[in-house]
Amino acid sequence: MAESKLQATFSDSKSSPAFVIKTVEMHTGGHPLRIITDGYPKIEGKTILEKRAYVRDNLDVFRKRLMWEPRGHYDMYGAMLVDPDYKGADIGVLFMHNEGYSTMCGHACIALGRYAVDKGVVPAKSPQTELVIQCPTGPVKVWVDYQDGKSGRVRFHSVPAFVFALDQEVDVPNYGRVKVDIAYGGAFYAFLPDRSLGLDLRTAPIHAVRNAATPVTEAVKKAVPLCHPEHPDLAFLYGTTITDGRDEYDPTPTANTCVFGDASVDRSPTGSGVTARVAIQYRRGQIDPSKERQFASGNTGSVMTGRPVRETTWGEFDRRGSGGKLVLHRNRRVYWKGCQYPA
Ligand SMILES: O=C(O)[C@H]1NCC[C@@H]1O
Repeated sequence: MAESKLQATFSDSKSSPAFVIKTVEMHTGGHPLRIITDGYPKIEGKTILEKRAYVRDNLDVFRKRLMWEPRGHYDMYGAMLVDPDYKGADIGVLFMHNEGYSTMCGHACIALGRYAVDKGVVPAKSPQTELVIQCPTGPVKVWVDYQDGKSGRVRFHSVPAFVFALDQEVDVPNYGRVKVDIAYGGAFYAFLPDRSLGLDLRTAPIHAVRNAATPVTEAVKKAVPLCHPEHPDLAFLYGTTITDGRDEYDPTPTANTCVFGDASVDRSPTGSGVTARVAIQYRRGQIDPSKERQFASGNTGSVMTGRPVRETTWGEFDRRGSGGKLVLHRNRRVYWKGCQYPA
């Protein structure tokens, strides 16, 4: 992770005087994180999802100024610190990118963990500092190694991840009928192996990966209505991850490249995508809590590790009409109120 500072001054036609926005620039595994620390107009809303809706509906010009050229670039990524409404949270965050506002971001949680420790947002403790970041998807617990006054490796436990659909067939213009898995790791992704699209992730230029993943995302969005156990604002397809297809457990890294938002390509292995991919591998019996798997970015080669932690429940649902909780167990399908679960 590297850090630098940007102070951007701008005004838009509706607002004067000019706004001075302060940011801290970091990256995780090569993917940028522009942390907005000061200068944003007041954000209304009680809950984090209300705040997310407020910035989307009222302050989108600021996202464009901070993410797009000339201050940003096509694959820029942002995190805006907000007051959390979750009781146990140390900080709240809204995520933004080239097209809108994400619900979860692993690479950002990793950078924010170090940011919070290095800037004294939370008191640093050796050998590890623990904090809770409230993301739009929910609270994410983060641990930051801290030794001799320096922050180091970061790990996090995300919200419950679950498989939405396995082997879902979709028709993709120019590629024909392909099978995708759909899973949630704080955001919904479609996954498919490179060979389904006639690619080899090891050699394909990044623009080919971007161009292949984008019509898959569009096709899945059209064909598969998604639903989320907690809130409809969390039920949308964030992107498509193309993998090297090496899902069976192996000590060497499996590669994946995530294309999200408006065809933005992640330079990191994608924390929320890795979380969703672990849920798929768990469901297929390819990984268990005793195994840690390495996931490499097909874009830069940077590596994150992931493993399932435990089975859990989330939200109210109807299991074949019987009512109860969403059960995120390996061998059970989940059904919840008002949702057509396709798998
Ligand atoms: O690591 C992640 O989860 C994110 N990186 C960019 C796209 C995802 O939000």
